[in-house]
Amino acid sequence: MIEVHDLTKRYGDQTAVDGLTFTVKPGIVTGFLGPNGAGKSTTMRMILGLDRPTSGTATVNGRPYADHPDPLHQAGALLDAKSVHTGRSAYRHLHALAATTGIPKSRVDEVIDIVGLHQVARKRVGGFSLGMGQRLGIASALLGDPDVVILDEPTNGLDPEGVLWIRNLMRDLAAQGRTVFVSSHLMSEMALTAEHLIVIGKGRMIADTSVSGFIENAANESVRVRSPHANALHDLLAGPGTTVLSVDRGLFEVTGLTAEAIGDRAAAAGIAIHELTVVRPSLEEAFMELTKDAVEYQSTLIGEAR
Ligand SMILES: Nc1ncnc2c1ncn2[C@@H]1O[C@H](COP(=O)(O)OP(=O)(O)OP(=O)(O)O)[C@@H](O)[C@H]1O
Repeated sequence: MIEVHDLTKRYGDQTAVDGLTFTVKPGIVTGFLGPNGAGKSTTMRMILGLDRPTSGTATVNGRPYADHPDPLHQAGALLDAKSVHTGRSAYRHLHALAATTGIPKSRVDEVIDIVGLHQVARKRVGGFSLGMGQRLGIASALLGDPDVVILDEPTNGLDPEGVLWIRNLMRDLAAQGRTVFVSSHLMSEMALTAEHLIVIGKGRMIADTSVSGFIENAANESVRVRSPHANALHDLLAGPGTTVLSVDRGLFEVTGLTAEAIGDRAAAAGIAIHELTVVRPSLEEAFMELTKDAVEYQSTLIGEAR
């Protein structure tokens, strides 16, 4: 379990993490989402004792990470997969890590098997593809058989097979009862992997929600209706609780009425309908809407900039 309480990190006059409080529970995958620069990596580094909080606390299994006598057994992390000595083989890298932390040699073979690197384990890490490097990073994270697994953007730059592999691995780790905390800036990816979401923007909490709750909230659907009798249709549909937005000639976007209700009303009034389409925002659009005030560099439309 990870518990973060009123966690804050300032760099000079910039606040990277601003009073975050949340709990990451065991047995499920928890996604940590936010646009670039939201403060995800900084939060993860503070949880792992790599950055000192300006104020607030972060604990792993009830204690600050650095206070555990057996930290690698408590939490394993993938923060930067490229921070490996490229002249060494994967096997030697893991072996050195195991030897300096009192982990038995047999565990190295186990983690190499878990991440599927046995065929290349004796090859130089310098020649590894991004996906292989990522697998090695995960092998290092799992070396201490940790209760808590923290992964910072583990699918970044991976091909679809690599993404699928990491997704399944995270689910398996959670099913074994571990706490899995994974950051991403892609809502669509997290919707497939995580059960719970913590969404931050500009260092602040935006949402602490189940994925299903987020999806329900996001299902703010509207209906596109096209008719050659635009005025009559508009008058028929407009009313309290309904918004009828004219998108184009004879084309409306209606909220507050179902497609069935619109079709039935038009039929009863004898108004021909040429299109009736339910429009649901994608999860990515819902996420962008949720975090739109918190993106670091917002693009400006040329029309607005003038
Ligand atoms: N060592 C540092 N010194 C100064 N500012 C920093 C430092 N580390 C992070 N920041 C700033 O803190 C903010 C949060 O950065 P962080 O890397 O935690 O965000 P992130 O959500 O992980 O973003 P990304 O998805 O781009 O990795 C950013 O504005 C960043 O520039």
